[in-house]
Amino acid sequence: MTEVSLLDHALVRLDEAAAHLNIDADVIEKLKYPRETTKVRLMIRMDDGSRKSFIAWRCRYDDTRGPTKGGIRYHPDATEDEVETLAFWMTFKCAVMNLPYGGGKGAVQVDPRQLSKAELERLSRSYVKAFSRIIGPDRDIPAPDVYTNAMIMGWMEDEYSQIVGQSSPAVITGKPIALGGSLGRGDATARGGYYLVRHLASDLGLSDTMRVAIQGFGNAGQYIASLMAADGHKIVAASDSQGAVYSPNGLHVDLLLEAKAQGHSVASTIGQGGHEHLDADKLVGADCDLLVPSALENMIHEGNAGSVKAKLILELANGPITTEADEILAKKGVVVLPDILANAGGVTVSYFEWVQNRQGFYWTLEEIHDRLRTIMEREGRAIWNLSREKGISARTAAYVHALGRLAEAIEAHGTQNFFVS
Ligand SMILES: NC(=O)C1=CN([C@@H]2O[C@H](COP(=O)(O)OP(=O)(O)OC[C@H]3O[C@@H](n4cnc5c(N)ncnc54)[C@H](O)[C@@H]3O)[C@@H](O)[C@H]2O)C=CC1
Ligand SMILES: O=C(O)CCC(=O)C(=O)O
Repeated sequence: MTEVSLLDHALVRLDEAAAHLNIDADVIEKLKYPRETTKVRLMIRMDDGSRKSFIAWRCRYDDTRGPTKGGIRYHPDATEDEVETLAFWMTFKCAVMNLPYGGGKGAVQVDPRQLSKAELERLSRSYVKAFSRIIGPDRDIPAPDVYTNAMIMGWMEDEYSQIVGQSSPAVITGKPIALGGSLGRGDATARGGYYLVRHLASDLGLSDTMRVAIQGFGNAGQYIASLMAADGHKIVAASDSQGAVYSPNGLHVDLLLEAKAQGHSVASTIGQGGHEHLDADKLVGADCDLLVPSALENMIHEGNAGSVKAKLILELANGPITTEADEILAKKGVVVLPDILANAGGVTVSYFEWVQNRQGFYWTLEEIHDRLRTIMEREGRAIWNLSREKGISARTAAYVHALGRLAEAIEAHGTQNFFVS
C-alpha cells in the first residue's frame, strides 16, 4: 500500500477550495507541486574536534505572488515531505494575508538541544553558506520556526552579509532588534491569533473569561498564554515536549514562563501554585473553552479528536489537525480558526520587518500592533463572512480566499512563463 504523504493530505484543501471557485485547471496544476526543493548535507566541526553531518532542506514552493517566505525549523524528525508541506501552507498563508510573497520553508534534521552554542552557530552559518544562492531579499526570505530563534537569525544574516559583501538585513526576518529586527516580531504569531479571537468573539459567542488549554509552550504558546491571561482568561492546561500541567482554577503563567526561561519543562512547576500533573496526551481533551495547539503537525488526530471538549480551536501551530480529525470536530460543532489565518501574525510582522529594512526607517511598537490588528481583522472578517455565506468551514473559506488571489496572480503572469524566478 502506498503511504499518503503529508503534502498529499494538505493538497486535499486545495481541491476543496477549487470546488468553490471557477478557476483554470492550470492554476491547480501549478499549485500541486513544489517549484524547487534543495537538499544538502551540512558538515560541521563539533567542539571535540570531530565532524558531524546533518541533512538540510530549503523549499521554494511557489513564487507567483513574490519572493518566497517562510521559517527554518531545526528538529530531529524533520523530513523533506514536511518541509514541502510547510512551504505549501506558507504559500496560502501569505496569500490569505495579501502579503507580496510566495511560500517557502527550510529545515535541518537535528536536535539543537544536543548542540553547544558554538556548534549551533557553526550549523546555522553552514546552512546559509549552502543555500546562499537560493535565499536573498528578493528571492527567498527565511525566518524562525520550531527550535530556531532571533539569535540564530542574527548569525544567518551576518553570514549572508559576509558572503555578498554588503549589509543585507532584508534577507532574513525575526532578527535581534540590534541587527534590524522589528519591534513586535517576538509575540507576533500569538498576538495575531489573539486579535483574531478578540475580533470574532461576539460572532463566536465567546465569554469574557474562557478556560484555555495550550499545547506546546514555546514562542507561540508562551505569548498566547500571557496575552489571554492578561485579558482575564484562565490558562487551565499547558504542555511541552516533556510533560503537561493542569489547574482548574488557572495556572500561574509567571511560574510557567520562569520554568521555561530556566530551560525546564512546564511539568517542573507541578506542586507549585496548585499546578497538577496532566498526561501530555490528555491535553487535547482537557476541560476548556478554547484549545490552542502550538506545537507540531498532526497532534489532533482520529484517535483523540473525539475527546475535544473545547468549542473553539485556534491553530497557532501549522497543520496540528489531520483531515480525519477535522471531520470529527466539524460533526461535534467545534469551530476551528485555521493555521493559515490564525498564525499568520508571525509572517505579517516579518513582512513589516522586511519593509522597514528596505526603507531604512523603523516603526514604533504601537504602529506595528495597529497594522497587524488591522490586517488580522480585515482578512479574518472576510474569511469568517465567506464561511457563513457559503456554509463552509473557516478552513475551507481561508483556502478559497487565498486561492482566488493566487489564481489571479498566476493568470496575470500569462501563459508563457510558468515560473517567475
Ligand atoms: N515562531 C513563529 O513565528 C511561528 C510558528 N508557527 C508554528 O507554531 C508552532 C510552534 O512554533 P514555535 O512556538 O515557534 O516553536 P518553539 O520551538 O518556540 O516551541 C515549540 C514548543 O512545542 C513543544 N513541543 C514539541 N513537541 C511537543 C509535543 N509532542 N507535545 C507538546 N509540546 C511539544 C516544545 O517543547 C516547545 O515548547 C509550529 O507549528 C510552528 O510552525 C507558525 C507561525 C509562525
Ligand atoms: O515569519 C516568517 O516569515 C514565517 C513564519 C513561518 O514560518 C510560519 O508562519 O510558519
